[in-house]
Amino acid sequence: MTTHVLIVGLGLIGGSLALAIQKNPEVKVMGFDTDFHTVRKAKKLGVINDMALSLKDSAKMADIIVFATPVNATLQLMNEAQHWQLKKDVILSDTGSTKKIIMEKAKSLKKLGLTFIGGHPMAGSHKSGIEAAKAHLFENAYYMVTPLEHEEEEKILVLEKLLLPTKGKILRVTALEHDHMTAVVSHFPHLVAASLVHQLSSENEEYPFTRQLAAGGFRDITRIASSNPVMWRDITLQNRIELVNQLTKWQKEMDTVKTLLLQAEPSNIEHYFSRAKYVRDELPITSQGAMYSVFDLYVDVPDYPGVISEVTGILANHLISITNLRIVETREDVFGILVISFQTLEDRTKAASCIAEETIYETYIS
Ligand SMILES: NC(=O)c1ccc[n+]([C@@H]2O[C@H](COP(=O)([O-])OP(=O)(O)OC[C@H]3O[C@@H](n4cnc5c(N)ncnc54)[C@H](O)[C@@H]3O)[C@@H](O)[C@H]2O)c1
Ligand SMILES: O=C(O)C(=O)C[C@]1(C(=O)O)C=C[C@@H](O)C=C1
Repeated sequence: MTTHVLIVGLGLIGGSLALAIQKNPEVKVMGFDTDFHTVRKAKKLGVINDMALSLKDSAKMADIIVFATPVNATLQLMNEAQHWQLKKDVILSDTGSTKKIIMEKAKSLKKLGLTFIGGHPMAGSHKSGIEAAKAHLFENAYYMVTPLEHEEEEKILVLEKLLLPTKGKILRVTALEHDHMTAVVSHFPHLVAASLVHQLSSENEEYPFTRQLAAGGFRDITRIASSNPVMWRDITLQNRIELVNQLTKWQKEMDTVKTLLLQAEPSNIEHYFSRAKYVRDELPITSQGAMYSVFDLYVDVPDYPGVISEVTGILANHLISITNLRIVETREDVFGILVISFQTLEDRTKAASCIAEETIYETYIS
C-alpha cells in the first residue's frame, strides 16, 4: 500500500529527506514550498514525485506530513494545520532544530485529535536550499524523535519506519533533553562561531590585513557562521534560555582561561590544552553521510596553474569519488593546502597512496 508523504519546505533538509524516503518504493512524496521556483526545481531534479500547489489540498491526501521549515514557520504551520481537513490517522512531524516550544504546541494539537511527533536529524550543512539536498545526508547521523509522553507506540513506529531509508540512527528523547543537548553541541557553538567572525570584523579598521591571514583554523571553527541567518535566528529565539545558561558557563570557562593567561604557568596551560585534546579526540566518529565528512585529506601543493586538475585527475583515473574540495591558503604566494573530502575511509586511504605514488606532494590527515 502506498504511503503518501507531504514535505513542507523543500530546502537542504526537506529535499534530503524526500530523496531518502523515496528509496522505499511504497512511499510517494508530494512537496510544497512557499517559493514556487523551489517546488518546480524539486520536481525537475527528481527530489519529489509530485508538486503540491495548494498546501490545504495536498494535506488532505497525505498520510504523513513533515514540516522542514525554519522553526518559527513550523509553529505557524502547526497553527494552520488545525484548520486543514486531514485524514483520520495522519501523522504530523518536523525536522526542526528545536523541540521544546514545538512539542508544547503539539500538546494543543493533541487535544484536537491531531498526532504530532517531533523529529530532528543531527546532520546538515552551512549550505541551504534544494540544490544542496543529498539522499545520503542523514546516513549514520542520529535522527532524534520526540513523541509526547503518552503517544501511541504504533504511531511512533509508523514514523520511524518511514525514516528507515535515511539510514539515520533513531534516538528517542524528550523535548527538554533535546533542547539542552543541542544547545551544548550545536546552538551555542553557532553563537561562538558568529562572535569570532564579528571579532575579526572589528579588527578591520586598525589591521585590515588580518582577514587575509584567516587560514585553516579560523575557517574550520567558523564554517557554520556561513549558515542561513533566518534558520539560526529562529533556533536562537526558541532555545534562548538554554543558550543563556550555556553563555554563563562559557563566561566562567573564559574566566578560567584568563586566570591561566595571567598566571602564565606553562604546565597549567599545557594541561588545559591536553584535556581538551583528549576529549575532542575521543568524540565518536559519526555521520559518514554528512557533506562535511571526517574523511578529509590534506595535500600540500605548490601554487601553480593546473595543480588541482593534476590531483583530481589522478583520483578520477583510479575511480575515487570526492565529496568536497577546498584550498586553505596558509601563506599567500607560497603554498596552498588542498583539502579533499571523501565519503569513506577506504577512499581516503586509496587516494593518499595514489597521490604518494604519482606525485611528490605530501599528504596528511588532520
Ligand atoms: N541546515 C541544517 O544543518 C539543519 C540540520 C537539521 C535540521 N535543520 C532544521 O530543518 C529545517 C529546515 O532547514 P534547512 O536547512 O532545510 O533550511 P533551508 O533554508 O535550506 O530550507 C527551508 C525551506 O523552507 C521554505 N519555507 C520557509 N517558510 C515556509 C513556509 N511557511 N511554508 C513552506 N515552505 C517554507 C523555504 O522557502 C526553504 O525552501 C529547520 O527547521 C532547521 O532548523 C537544519
Ligand atoms: O554541519 C553543519 O553545518 C551544521 O551546523 C549542522 C547542525 C549542527 O550543528 O551539527 C546544525 C543544525 C542542525 O540542527 C543539525 C546539525
